[in-house]
Amino acid sequence: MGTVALIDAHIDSCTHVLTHVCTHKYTHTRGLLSCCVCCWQTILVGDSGVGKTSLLVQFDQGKFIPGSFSATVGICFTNKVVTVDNVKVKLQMWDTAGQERFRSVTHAYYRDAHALLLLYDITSKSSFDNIRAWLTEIHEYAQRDVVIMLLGNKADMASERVIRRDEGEKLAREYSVPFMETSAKTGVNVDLAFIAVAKELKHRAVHGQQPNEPTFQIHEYIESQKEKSGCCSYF
Ligand SMILES: Nc1nc2c(ncn2[C@@H]2O[C@H](COP(=O)(O)OP(=O)(O)OP(=O)(O)O)[C@@H](O)[C@H]2O)c(=O)[nH]1
Repeated sequence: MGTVALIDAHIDSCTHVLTHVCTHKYTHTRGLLSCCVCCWQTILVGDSGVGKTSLLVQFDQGKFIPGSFSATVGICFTNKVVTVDNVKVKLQMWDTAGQERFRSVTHAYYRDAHALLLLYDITSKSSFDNIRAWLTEIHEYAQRDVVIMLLGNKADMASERVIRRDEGEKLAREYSVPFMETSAKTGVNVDLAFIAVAKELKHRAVHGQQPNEPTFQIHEYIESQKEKSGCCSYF
């Protein structure tokens, strides 16, 4: 079966695909009201196996499905409505295949993305080394003002860690993007990653109309909310 046929077949059977597709785009949110449900597209990208699908399922359904790894075919999406500062916003979250053979398909979706969650696996050096190449692609295909967040996933796998947390922080600083470590398995920082993105997008939408409102600082918000290291955490 060719790539396109494979994707069509997968989209037909994909349990994440919902029928309702929101037509309100971030770029059309001038006049945002407190009751307005806006729709922001967030795409998860990164090497195959870093945990994009698992992260999305954890955020959407609050569960982790362990067991055999089944690679995503093409791309599919899940909608979730979250409340940010009393405003309901709809996140349309696109789960992309990390495999190289689907790259040209996923590139086509970058252009409409308002935010990109870029994942690597803290137990995989190659997935970390490839982050620079992912960022090059993002800068080539996505909008210039897209919100990018770097996530070091599988933070629960402390004994197999090969990428230190400070290495992730350093890379994120180099590209001026926010960073956190997450675990799709335990749920650590998963909600925070998506909510921080939603807050940033909502702020941009509202701030466009109210220039006197203080600027939302996504980096500071994340630092204040992160599940900090301690005796029993993974970091
Ligand atoms: N321990 C642990 N395992 C994880 C975590 N996230 C994902 N996994 C496992 O890693 C494997 C790959 O996860 P996926 O979510 O399918 O990875 P993906 O990035 O969507 O992969 P592609 O669809 O090929 O792009 C699966 O066996 C997951 O159970 C995590 O945070 N902790």
